[in-house]
Amino acid sequence: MSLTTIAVEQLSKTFGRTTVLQDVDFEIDAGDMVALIGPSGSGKSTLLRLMVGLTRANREQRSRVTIMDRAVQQRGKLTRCSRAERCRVGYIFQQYNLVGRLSVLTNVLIGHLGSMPRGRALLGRFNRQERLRALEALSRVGLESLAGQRANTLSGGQMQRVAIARALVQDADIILADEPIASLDPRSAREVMKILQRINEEDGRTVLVTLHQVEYAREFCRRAIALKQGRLYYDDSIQHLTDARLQALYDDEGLCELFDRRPQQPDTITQPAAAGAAL
Ligand SMILES: Nc1ncnc2c1ncn2[C@@H]1O[C@H](COP(=O)(O)OP(=O)(O)OP(=O)(O)O)[C@@H](O)[C@H]1O
Repeated sequence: MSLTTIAVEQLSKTFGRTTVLQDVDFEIDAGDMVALIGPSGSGKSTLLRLMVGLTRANREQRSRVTIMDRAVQQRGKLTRCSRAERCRVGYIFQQYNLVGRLSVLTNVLIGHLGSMPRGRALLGRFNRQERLRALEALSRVGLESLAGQRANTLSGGQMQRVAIARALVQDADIILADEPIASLDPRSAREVMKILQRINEEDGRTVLVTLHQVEYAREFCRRAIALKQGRLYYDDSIQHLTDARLQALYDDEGLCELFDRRPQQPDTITQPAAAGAAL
């Protein structure tokens, strides 16, 4: 297996007449923890959906998404992935996507469905080993004591931790988390980010997380990828993401000033002319 675990090449997406992503290109190495940031509407969620094949990109010759050496889509067409291949990517949603009337444990067990024999999966018959793994995952997110409780009685932070436990049971090598802390209070948000960081550091799972709060990106991620108006605007170490660059990312006036007064740095700020021209 190559070191690159996610490769996005020349990805563009147009809805009707609106282009929401344009020529986005980046690679993520196995085991990295990356924040995907950018103003509201810059295309972060659309990009994640393209990466897991929930949406098709524009049909352009060199457009491709590869996850763990396997193309998910190319030239705007989805490729056929086996159930096992789909299980290698865990997707965590802002709104948790739990089944509220089922117990916490059953929600976590659902993570096994993709790798179980179809017959057992259809009947929802989980064996002892699968139950033990689900309990172990719940213990890693600190919720084993709530295993029997209905999911819709949990707080938002607890629900998100159950969603992470479900991805752990799925044994996903890559976790894509779409604004997992957007609906949470600061304490719960920090807990969820710490859990994501732990599974990245302890298990070596690759994590790509979209965030609105840049301070969490700075605290928990090693690298940032930023989108602005659908274009890749920044892709580098989180340490080089200065306040001036952040201001430029979120504030149009700042962007003009940055490009007027400073020499361009093509290694870290990509496509500055295009981003500037879009103002
Ligand atoms: N299915 C769709 N049909 C039409 N337009 C869409 C669709 N999905 C997304 N868009 C548009 O694409 C743009 C980017 O949306 P997206 O949700 O990817 O941005 P985002 O950066 O994740 O925003 P936020 O941070 O507010 O969640 C928005 O203008 C949105 O309205």
